[in-house]
Amino acid sequence: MTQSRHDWPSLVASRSDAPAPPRASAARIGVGGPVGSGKTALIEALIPALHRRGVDLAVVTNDLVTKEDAERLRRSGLIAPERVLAVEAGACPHTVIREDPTLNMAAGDDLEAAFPGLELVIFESGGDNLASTFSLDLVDWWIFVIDVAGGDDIPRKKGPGVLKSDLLVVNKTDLAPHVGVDLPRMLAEADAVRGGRPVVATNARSGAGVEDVADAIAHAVLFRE
Ligand SMILES: Nc1nc2c(ncn2[C@@H]2O[C@H](COP(=O)(O)OP(=O)(O)OP(=O)(O)O)[C@@H](O)[C@H]2O)c(=O)[nH]1
Repeated sequence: MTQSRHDWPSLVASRSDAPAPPRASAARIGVGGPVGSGKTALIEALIPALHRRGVDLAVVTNDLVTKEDAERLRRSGLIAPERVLAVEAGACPHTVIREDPTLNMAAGDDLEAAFPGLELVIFESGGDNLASTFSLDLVDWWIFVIDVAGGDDIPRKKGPGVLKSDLLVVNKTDLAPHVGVDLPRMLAEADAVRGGRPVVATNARSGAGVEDVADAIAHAVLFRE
């Protein structure tokens, strides 16, 4: 069953059920997913939601050969521009978030050095396909964003992001009637393949569902008793 904001404890995936040790450094989370699924739009919606929760945060973006997503966030007025760093992934976006995340780890370290008291660094992956996953050397917890317009068969394709992410976000719910997608069925199929890991439906443009995602982040990696 897809989660509502009132059942946030169940949004915290199984790996996060164990109490987190007190941390001296900022929590690090990933936001990955196919090209155009709405990763940047979700981060734009999450920044104010996390600020309202008092979270001191920064963002690292990954683009293939540009800094476009970073420039968009810096221009957004949602976050101080110096709190957004860009990694240029080169030819293979998988590599910098999974096989060799050293560039991203260094960017996270730079942000922590520049902003003492930083609590959260969000790493946005470059636009990619269903196969991308994050190295757990880089992040503590990660979100995979798919979108309704990509087709209601995406959960049935069982890509690693759909299966393994700590939170699956099904974005662009507003488009379902326009693209002939049966949204309740898509969400049910996503639930079915994830073995109890949470799924949240969002419309990153209107903000629907974004509070659920912010709650999930807060309870998974930030506010732990
Ligand atoms: N209708 C609708 N459009 C959305 C939603 N979320 C994002 N978009 C639009 O989808 C397009 C892609 O969104 P982005 O946030 O750039 O997607 P992305 O995953 O960051 O893209 P890449 O970084 O290029 O992979 C933009 O035109 C957004 O305005 C949504 O919930 N509903």
